[in-house]
Amino acid sequence: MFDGLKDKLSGFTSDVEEDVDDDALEAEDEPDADEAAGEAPADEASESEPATDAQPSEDDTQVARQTAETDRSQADAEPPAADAVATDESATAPAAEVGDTDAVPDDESQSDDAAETAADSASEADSGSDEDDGGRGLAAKAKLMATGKTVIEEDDLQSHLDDLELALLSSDVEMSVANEILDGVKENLTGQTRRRLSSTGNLVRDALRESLYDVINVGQFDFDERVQQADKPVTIVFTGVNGVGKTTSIAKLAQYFEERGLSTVLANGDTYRAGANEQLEKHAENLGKKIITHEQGSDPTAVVYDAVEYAKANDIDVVLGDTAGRLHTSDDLMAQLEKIDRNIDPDMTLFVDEAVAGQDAVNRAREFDNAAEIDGAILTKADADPQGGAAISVAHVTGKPILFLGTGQDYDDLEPFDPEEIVDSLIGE
Ligand SMILES: Nc1nc2c(ncn2[C@@H]2O[C@H](COP(=O)(O)OP(=O)(O)OP(=O)(O)O)[C@@H](O)[C@H]2O)c(=O)[nH]1
Repeated sequence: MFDGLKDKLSGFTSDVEEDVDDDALEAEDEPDADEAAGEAPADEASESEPATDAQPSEDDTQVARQTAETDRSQADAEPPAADAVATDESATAPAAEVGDTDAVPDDESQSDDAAETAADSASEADSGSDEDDGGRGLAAKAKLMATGKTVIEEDDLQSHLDDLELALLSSDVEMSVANEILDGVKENLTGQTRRRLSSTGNLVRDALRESLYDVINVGQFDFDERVQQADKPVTIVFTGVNGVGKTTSIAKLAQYFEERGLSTVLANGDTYRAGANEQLEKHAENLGKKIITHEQGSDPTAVVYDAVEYAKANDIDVVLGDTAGRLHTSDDLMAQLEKIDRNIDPDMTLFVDEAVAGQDAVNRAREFDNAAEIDGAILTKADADPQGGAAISVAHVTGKPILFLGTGQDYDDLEPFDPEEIVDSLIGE
């Protein structure tokens, strides 16, 4: 189920992770002027006076900052850069050079950035020495340690977001839903910092997880609880085009309710299509359920009405009423559903479509919801759908939740739709 989409999402997270980690490594391996900060004294110390190696190892940004504080108080008298390294006598030489360069504060604002300025100057004064430390100068490490590293900026992310957009659209995720997901990911990731040793992969996966969950979870309610708590009989009417698994889903739900101790009666309100009675009758027979039918062409409202009366008379908990899947015009469809609404006032109207229809299913969900407001959706044939676009899009587009997934042709192949579980299965826990 949704394996193609899973692969694409996993491609996105690993691409971002790889890119970000590469950037972080590059930043450490090829320090810019900033990152070379303080390496000069450190490296020089280790080369010329090994006995003092221990000193720079403690020489992280904190030390630099403390020193900078000291500098501030001495700023008038001495260049802070010189002071910053003066605590380490092995570093005195580069410090003196530093004093010759732009590290000398002319004013208070320069003094505020003393640690970095010292670092910059040291780097300029002794460029190339960082290579000796396997490319990771102590101060560069210290800087990462002390500040964490801002690893994901919007610009860095954009090409990955473009890839993600393509992945979502090619998986039949509706455009507005894809944009919502992209906005969420961008918002969740941009400016994120990766602490040393924490995983970029988790950061990206969590951002994607949150965004997907937000669009999938729209409108969710506890279906079982609503049915259990409603006055009996509970009437549920099903809409959707023919051939998508509507009749099978009604039968599956009859079994679902039976397993929860609720009795059902089926009603074939699809009086439009020849053979619809026989089809639902077959399911009713298989499941040992009562079915109410009228002859083809009769009023669907009358069929559902009779089923409700039957349920009341026989203490049946739930009425499951099919309706015509396709009429001449959507006006006819709306008129039919409105009449059922007016006369029967069903507790829920559920839209059924097949996950494999992708964008078509999403568009139909929107149309049916416009014609006769739905309360939720059932997506069938999820077992045969590698894309997942409809499963991700329907709730956001209609504002009504997906309540069940059909996952096969057997009566027990019906799974309550759990947004958290779906997102976990798409992204990995
Ligand atoms: N793989 C799979 N097949 C399903 C699922 N749900 C229904 N089907 C199959 O889809 C076909 C159509 O299902 P129906 O229940 O007849 O569809 P319908 O919407 O009632 O169609 P009409 O009766 O023509 O209105 C049948 O062969 C079902 O077995 C599902 O979740 N997974």
